[in-house]
Amino acid sequence: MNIIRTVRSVAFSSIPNRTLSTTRSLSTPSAQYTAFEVNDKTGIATLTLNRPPVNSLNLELLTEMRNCLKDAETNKCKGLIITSSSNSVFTAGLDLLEMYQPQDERVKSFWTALQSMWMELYGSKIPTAAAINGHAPAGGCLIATACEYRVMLPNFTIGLNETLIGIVAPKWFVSAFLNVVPRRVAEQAITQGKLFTTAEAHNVGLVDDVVNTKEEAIAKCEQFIGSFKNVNPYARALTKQQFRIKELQELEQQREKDLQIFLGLIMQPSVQKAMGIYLEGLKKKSKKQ
Ligand SMILES: CCCC/C=C/CC(=O)SCCNC(=O)CCNC(=O)[C@H](O)C(C)(C)COP(=O)(O)OP(=O)(O)OC[C@H]1O[C@@H](n2cnc3c(N)ncnc32)[C@H](O)[C@@H]1OP(=O)(O)O
Repeated sequence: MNIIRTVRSVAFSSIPNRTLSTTRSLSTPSAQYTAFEVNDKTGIATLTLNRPPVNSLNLELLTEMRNCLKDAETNKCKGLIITSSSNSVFTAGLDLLEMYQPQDERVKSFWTALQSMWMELYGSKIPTAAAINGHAPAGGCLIATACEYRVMLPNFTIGLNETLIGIVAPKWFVSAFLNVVPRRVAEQAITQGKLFTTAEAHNVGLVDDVVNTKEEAIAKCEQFIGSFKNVNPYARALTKQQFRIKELQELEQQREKDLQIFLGLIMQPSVQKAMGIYLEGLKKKSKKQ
């Protein structure tokens, strides 16, 4: 198989590269917030989120992610691992600054980019895995649950905490969560805005494995992807599609409606106020540290 090894990426020295001798990456001016590398030996792609301080998902990061996902699939990589360059945050979820007092056109592009990235990830033909090496609230949990396999480092948190910010997790956020967590646990957790600790997440099945280091997490993801070694990729992809087509079609057919619901919700004065208070709280906490 001809695997491309020079794809979108930013080479940044702060990321320890375990397999430096067998991975290749190419810096492109368009990739600001991601590193994308393909391991020559395994054919597995790694997408590293790199938007300090907390990898909050803004329009540009979401667009880059989607481009990387497309590249991985187009170039028939054996699988894709998503991880973070931070030692404490996988991603803090959607960039609240995109939704607080937003510009009309920008916020529409932002939500559309989120829909596109999620559909690309959730519907990816290749095996996908999340090495969750830090906190993964809200949009972070959305990315993790869109993957087929999740491994997490101890003492972090993950979950859909939208209600605590005064916003509502859309149906497609919830349906991916429901794929991995029993309905009753999901309903209770999402209405409460619960963030599970790593141990709790493992206990309810929100994450598949827990390991102590990022290297171990990547190795676990590689092991998961490797488990398809003897499976026909075409048969695998179609089988995966059977499990996921309903949510994908639903969102595809209702993209505009979903956008309007989102805009209608976040533009409510009470929601803007709640978001402002939440952001203020985050900033105060950050200054104290
Ligand atoms: C229909 C509507 C549906 C909308 C759906 C939305 C889904 C979402 O994803 S909403 C976003 C939800 N995310 C959160 O609630 C997470 C908030 N962040 C945190 O809890 C913490 O930052 C953290 C646990 C992830 C990390 O803690 P840490 O101590 O390392 O960092 P901080 O000091 O808290 O933050 C540093 C810096 O970053 C800013 N920030 C944090 N999260 C966000 C964010 N999601 N968007 C924008 N900015 C964020 C924080 O304010 C600090 O900024 P300053 O350095 O300027 O003070």
